[in-house]
Amino acid sequence: MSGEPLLEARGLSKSFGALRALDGVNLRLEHGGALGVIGPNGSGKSTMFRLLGGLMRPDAGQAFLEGRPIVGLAAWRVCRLGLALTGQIPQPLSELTVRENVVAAAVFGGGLAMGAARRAAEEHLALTGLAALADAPSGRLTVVNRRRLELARALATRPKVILLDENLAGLTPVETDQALDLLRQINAMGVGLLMVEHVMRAVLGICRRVMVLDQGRLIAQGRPEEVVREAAVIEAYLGSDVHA
Ligand SMILES: Nc1ncnc2c1ncn2[C@@H]1O[C@H](COP(=O)(O)OP(=O)(O)OP(=O)(O)O)[C@@H](O)[C@H]1O
Repeated sequence: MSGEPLLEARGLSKSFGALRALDGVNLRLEHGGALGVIGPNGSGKSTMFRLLGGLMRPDAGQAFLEGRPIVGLAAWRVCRLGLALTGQIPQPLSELTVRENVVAAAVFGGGLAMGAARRAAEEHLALTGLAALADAPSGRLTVVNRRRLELARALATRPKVILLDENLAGLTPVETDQALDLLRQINAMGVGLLMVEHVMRAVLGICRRVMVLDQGRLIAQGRPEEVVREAAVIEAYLGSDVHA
């Protein structure tokens, strides 16, 4: 393992016309870490993920995966280097089965040959609780199983870090608890997690550090239980459901 952080960004900025969606944001995630990204609607969270995942180019700033510059690389190349973006790695191919989707992610995202991809897929299906649904068409999955499939597909790309964009949205409390257990397990396997999440219980339950964006700016960062008490954060969230 190198001495570099797992993922680092410096001065990431992106405007859409006159709107500064992201304004000079820095980020640092250590190997095996779990970093939460919170902020009101429209604060730039998804934009930051898209920039990191190679889906958009920043106007300014740099990003590094284990010290390697990733800005300007195509999304598939960033994925091959070890950064998986859930929800953004090509959407599940609904006409394929659950298993075929995971195998495809292992081949195209993980660079595995077919035999190895099949073996890896079985492991990831078991880990995510999808083994019994392996032959089901993925287009007919319930929300929770769709989320599990996103994780299985991300894992199949052999990631060093997974960027989770609201992976827990719309789940019941029981499903959320199960998903949190799974994410903790994945994190304990050494995979770093960077998660945008509105469900604060999830952020507090997994992330040892959290960063807060507001109108494209990083307004606070630190331990989650401390950050949510900071005045600027409460102000940014006034009228919002930060304590839900
Ligand atoms: N492709 C785009 N073209 C124009 N404006 C955009 C584009 N993408 C995002 N924006 C704007 O940039 C700002 C930041 O959006 P972004 O989706 O990053 O916020 P967010 O924090 O992820 O919000 P949410 O919590 O609602 O998902 C918003 O004002 C949004 O309308």
